[in-house]
Amino acid sequence: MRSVDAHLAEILAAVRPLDPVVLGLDAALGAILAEDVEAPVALPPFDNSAMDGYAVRAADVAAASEDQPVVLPVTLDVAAGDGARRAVAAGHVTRIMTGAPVPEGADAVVPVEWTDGGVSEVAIRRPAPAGNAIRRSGEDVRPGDVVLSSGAVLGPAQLGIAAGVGRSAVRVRPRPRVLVLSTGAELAEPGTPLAHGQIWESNSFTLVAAVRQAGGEAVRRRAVGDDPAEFKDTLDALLGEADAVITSGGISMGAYEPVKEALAPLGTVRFEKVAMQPGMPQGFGLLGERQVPIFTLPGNPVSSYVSFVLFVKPALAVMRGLPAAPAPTVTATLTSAARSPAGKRSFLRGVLGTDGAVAPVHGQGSHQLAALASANALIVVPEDVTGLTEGEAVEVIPL
Ligand SMILES: Nc1nc2c(c(=O)[nH]1)N[C@H]1C(S)=C(S)[C@@H](COP(=O)(O)OP(=O)(O)OC[C@H]3O[C@@H](n4cnc5c(N)ncnc54)[C@H](O)[C@@H]3O)O[C@H]1N2
Ligand code: MOO
Repeated sequence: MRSVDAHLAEILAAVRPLDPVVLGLDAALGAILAEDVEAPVALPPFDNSAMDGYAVRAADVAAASEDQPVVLPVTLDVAAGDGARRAVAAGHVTRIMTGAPVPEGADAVVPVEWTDGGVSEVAIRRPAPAGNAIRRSGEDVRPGDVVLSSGAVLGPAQLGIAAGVGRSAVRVRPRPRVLVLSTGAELAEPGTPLAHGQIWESNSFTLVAAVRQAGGEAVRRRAVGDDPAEFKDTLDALLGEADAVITSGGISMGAYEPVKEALAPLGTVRFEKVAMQPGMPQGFGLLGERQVPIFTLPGNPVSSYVSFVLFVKPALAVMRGLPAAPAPTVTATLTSAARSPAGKRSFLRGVLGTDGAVAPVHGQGSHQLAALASANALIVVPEDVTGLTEGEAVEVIPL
């Protein structure tokens, strides 16, 4: 049997980052930047007010106090967006709004709360030091600054700064488009009645959600039956739209294994046993001229999700332009004893608490969907360990 590490290494060596494309900011959430984004101008582009109030010369209001307010004429009114270049003379003040350009001559802003709010003249009850409530041009970004470097993950704030420096589109590695195809004649679509011998199809929903969480775009196709020709036709018809394919089911030792039967003859997809529990039967290969990676995951629901976490998610990260790395782990303390088969790396489902303790959930079978849903972590038990005792330190993969 192959080791988990060898299987992952083969996958990570085979997948490539997707070619960069230019995407509008609306479409770029989660994409990885493939260029440096530079600011063409300073941010803020001009000195502006941080508060609603009055732009003054600090010297003119230095003597202001609650008992003896300084009363000055209001000769200008500047709203945010005011495009005129204005100036204010000594002894005069400008009513100013947050974000409005500070007129030339003014060197401080007095918040409206320190005044009587006058419109033609204003009584100012507190002095404002020079620079008060003024946001200086360039104090966020200087012209030419690289505000985002190639390789940055575009989250909400990163899209914000891209827009903030005037960009409507960015060059990125796109989110991989992943085709999720489940197989099995026993699978009924959720929402339809269940005949004897059938179960509701669940893997594709888990895998589609997992792809999205991993920064990909998923296309889900209704389960295909146990006919290898039907499976191959469906795959061929949809491959052109996909950057990667995930299948579930149909790869083990049974009489009806459509995925294995359809793909094994191509010679480009390898099926093998990986020394892990759950998720022993695995397949991986590259399809067609575009060398589209295909992950043929086992059908048992826990097995397919664990396989996704261990193998597909790191591969999608590489396709997105992120560094190749196995699923990250944290160290936790086991709250009860656990067993594991010899010679296989186990991934027990567990609940990881904020206190750093992890408890294996009840129901460790690879078909036990509800137990999986109650877990938030995988407890990693090395190949050479068959028993863990309460209080032991273990490595855990948070889900
Ligand atoms: N003789 C052997 N039998 C099995 C072996 C073996 O080594 N020798 N391995 C077992 C292991 S381990 C696994 S895992 C499964 C993997 O089998 P397949 O990948 O071929 O999957 P199926 O047989 O199609 O399905 C397995 C199981 O999962 C259910 N399933 C499948 N697809 C879905 C879906 N989309 N949603 C919900 N549930 C699904 C299916 O009904 C089966 O119960 O093989 C073992 N057998
Ligand atoms: O390895 Mo299978 O994935 O146990 O259920």
